[in-house]
Amino acid sequence: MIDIRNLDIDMGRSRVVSKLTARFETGRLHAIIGPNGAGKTSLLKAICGLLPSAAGTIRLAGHDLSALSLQERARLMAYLPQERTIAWDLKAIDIAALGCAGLSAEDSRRHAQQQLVVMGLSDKAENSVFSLSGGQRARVLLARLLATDAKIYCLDEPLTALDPAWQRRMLEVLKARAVQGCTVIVSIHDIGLAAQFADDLWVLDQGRLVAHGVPEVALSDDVLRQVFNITGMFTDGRHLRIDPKALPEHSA
Ligand SMILES: Nc1ncnc2c1ncn2[C@@H]1O[C@H](COP(=O)(O)OP(=O)(O)OP(=O)(O)O)[C@@H](O)[C@H]1O
Repeated sequence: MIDIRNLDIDMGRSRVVSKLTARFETGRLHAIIGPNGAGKTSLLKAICGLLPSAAGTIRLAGHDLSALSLQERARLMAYLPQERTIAWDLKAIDIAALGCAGLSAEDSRRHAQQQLVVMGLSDKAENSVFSLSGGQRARVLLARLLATDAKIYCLDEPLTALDPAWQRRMLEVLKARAVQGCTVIVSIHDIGLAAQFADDLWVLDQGRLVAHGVPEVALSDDVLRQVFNITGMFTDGRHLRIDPKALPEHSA
């Protein structure tokens, strides 16, 4: 569980997250949504201890983030940054195995291979990563993330570069991790997919938490209109049907 109280985050002279209080429960898939520049990445970085907070507290699994050593944090959590840079042209399996700290070479290879299977890359394990497509490379990095077996996962736009089937499959995989007892937070731009797969939505706008709850509650008519500048409605289940006509700019 992640417990955040009155969090402020500054970037230079600007406050990019203000007075944010949130509790991300274990066992649920949480999606942070909001327009460009809303503060999603800043919040995820702060949770991972990669961005200092100007005020407030962040507790991870009962521990104050600031009291955890780098090693303790690394054992507890896994982070997928928004920028996906792969510096070296290693084999896919060697990249995935970077997530397996503490295992013997043989176990780490076996574990990495299992995660490549989950990500549909079993036949690409021995391929150099630079020879893979953009979406396949993205899936190698997701395999590395899964290989950590962390208790907390923070993923910044994990669906980037994935085709529609893999976007859904990835959200199912993350949901399964949550059900197994992990805390999983993703930032995501596709609010339709977020509504369909996430247990809880957290809506950020200009650094403030403006709504949260199950998708039908968090994505009220007002939020759709005022935050996202669109209209839409929930049909059966959690299917959000978005009106194809965008609202005129600043119509809210
Ligand atoms: N390095 C930086 N220096 C100064 N301001 C920054 C920096 N990085 C981000 N910001 C500002 O912080 C605010 C929040 O940015 P952030 O990246 O957290 O938003 P986001 O919700 O993740 O956006 P997006 O959906 O576009 O990825 C924005 O106004 C942005 O301009």
